Amino acid sequence: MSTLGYWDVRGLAEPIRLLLSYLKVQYTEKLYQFDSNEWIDQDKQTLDHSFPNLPYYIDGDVKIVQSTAIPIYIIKKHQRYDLIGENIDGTFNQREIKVIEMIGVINDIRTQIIRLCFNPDFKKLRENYFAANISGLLNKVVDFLGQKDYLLDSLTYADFIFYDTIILLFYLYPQSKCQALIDYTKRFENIDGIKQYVETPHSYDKYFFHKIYASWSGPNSD
Ligand SMILES: N[C@@H](CCC(=O)N[C@@H](CS)C(=O)NCC(=O)O)C(=O)O
Repeated sequence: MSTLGYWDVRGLAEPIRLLLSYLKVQYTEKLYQFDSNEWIDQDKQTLDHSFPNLPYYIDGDVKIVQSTAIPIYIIKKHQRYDLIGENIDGTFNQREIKVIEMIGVINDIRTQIIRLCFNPDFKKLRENYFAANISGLLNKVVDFLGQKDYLLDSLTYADFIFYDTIILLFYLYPQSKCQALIDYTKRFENIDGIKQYVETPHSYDKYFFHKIYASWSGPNSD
């Protein structure tokens, strides 16, 4: 059985967990305690990754790091080329480029959120940060989504990252909730495999802010 290693938070592993659940892949999780050095002390040295990092994925002899590479491996292994828009015979496909472009756009939004979360001035910066750094690109993505069910013409891996990004945004910035995004998350949560995942309680937290900022327990707690 394959193993996904990450901290016991959603973070960069969450879209991968959603993907594995959607594909109904049986896997075990190695959850490292966010506030311990277990990963640093032991597995970082011994797991024999070329570039040790979290998340990692181990499947038999295959050992992968990087949250961008892991899903590509899983998608290809399970021959769900549609999720990355690739032609089965490997020939050039304009759609594949669109999927990679969309993943980049969504990751740009995520990067802005991560920059905020790890900033020591988090509490002070948080309020104006959404308008200054996130809402412009988010609105463009919402416009692009329009009336479609998914970001592109059918479900792709970009949706897995987008869904998790929205959940994070809804928590951090309740004002980011708009009907189009609420409908989108409900639609995504209804997909077979995803539905079971979101309905199952997990040992890791939905949000990780309180692990970074012990005193912060939500948007209204400032
Ligand atoms: N580019 C990497 C970034 C990975 C990364 O920054 N991982 C953080 C958690 S989100 C970590 O704590 N890595 C463990 C380490 O640096 O030892 C990816 O996308 O997987």
